[in-house]
Amino acid sequence: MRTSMLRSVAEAALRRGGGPSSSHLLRRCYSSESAPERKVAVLGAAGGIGQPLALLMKLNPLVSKLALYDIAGTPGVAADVSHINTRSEVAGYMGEDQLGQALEGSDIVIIPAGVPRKPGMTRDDLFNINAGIVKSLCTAIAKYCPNALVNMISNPVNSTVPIAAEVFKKAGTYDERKLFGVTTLDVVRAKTFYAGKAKVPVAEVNVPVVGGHAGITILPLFSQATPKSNNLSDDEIKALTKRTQDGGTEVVEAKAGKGSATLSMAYAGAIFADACLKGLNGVPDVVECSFVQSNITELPFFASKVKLGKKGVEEVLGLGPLSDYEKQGLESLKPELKASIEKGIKFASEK
Ligand SMILES: NC(=O)C1=CN([C@@H]2O[C@H](COP(=O)(O)OP(=O)(O)OC[C@H]3O[C@@H](n4cnc5c(N)ncnc54)[C@H](O)[C@@H]3O)[C@@H](O)[C@H]2O)C=CC1
Ligand SMILES: O=C([O-])CC(=O)C(=O)O
Repeated sequence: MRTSMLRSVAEAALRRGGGPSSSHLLRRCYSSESAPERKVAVLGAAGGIGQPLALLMKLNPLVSKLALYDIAGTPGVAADVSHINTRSEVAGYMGEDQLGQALEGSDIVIIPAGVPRKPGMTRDDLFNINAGIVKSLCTAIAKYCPNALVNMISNPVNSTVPIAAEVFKKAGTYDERKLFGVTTLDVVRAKTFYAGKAKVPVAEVNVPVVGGHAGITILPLFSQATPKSNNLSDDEIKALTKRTQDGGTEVVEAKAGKGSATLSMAYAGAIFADACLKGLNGVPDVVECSFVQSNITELPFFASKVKLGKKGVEEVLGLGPLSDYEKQGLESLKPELKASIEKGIKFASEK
């Protein structure tokens, strides 16, 4: 049977309440070579994250066009990646006068543009430089591809996402379903660290991580981790929480002045973009944690599990039951996260 026909059969079965087999079939249809045309743009594509992310997006069969944009260095990266014999056509764009072309027609824009931390810095110390970069890139997104999903990687994510939202609001293009702060690396770390401690197979592990993306605003919910482990003490849970919160700093210190996480971030960014693509393509039940506009707490933006669909966020899922330790963590993170969100909004609305 042709893929399009298979897809209709699977979609119809799913509408009738079809079980896992129809859902599995639909996933297969949308993973095949006949997946719809999708253009992905990476802004900051010649950087530490941008290059491996460009590679991983080139390997994704759901991408048909890959636009690699940076202020310098993209012709080389694009020529290199373009020789890989996978589906997508690759083009490099360099300098502001090529930004419009890079963005036009994009379904997803991934933004790892901006400066990374050095030892001793917080993510908020990057605000002064990165806020302006994100603002100008988002102004261009509003002009050239206002309907694209935006995956914000540039730090401080707790402020850059509110900045993007304000820019889009001013331009009249804001759709809260299409703006995502990428917090997948927190989930990737929580899974790895939990699997190591709980001695469970890492490939089977799931751990939601909520809140934001800086220090104590990163709140892993190990009480909801699966497979369940009954042999972790309270102290071990605390240590796992702290290690997840400090994961970025662990890498910054190990790199000793040469930047922050790039390879694990590219992996995490590729996982999240793939989930967005699947959602756009109608694959059912795609759920990832992300920092989005939210009303599950009193804060206007918050990371939690999000169901992804054809228009971006389909549903922001609730926090579920929290342990007392997690409830405490949730209350402690709110003032810092609120201040970072407000700082972003103020920056974008003043200038
Ligand atoms: N959300 C997350 O979990 C993570 C976020 N990050 C953040 O990602 C950002 C990038 O990190 P790296 O790739 O390591 O830095 P990098 O310095 O290696 O690369 C950044 C790239 O952005 C480019 N760039 C600067 N201004 C630009 C502009 N106006 N337009 C387009 N490109 C521009 C630079 O030319 C450079 O190629 C940092 O802000 C870092 O803190 C890093 C790791 C994890
Ligand atoms: O720590 C940093 O500066 C980069 C980052 O966001 C992370 O690795 O989680």
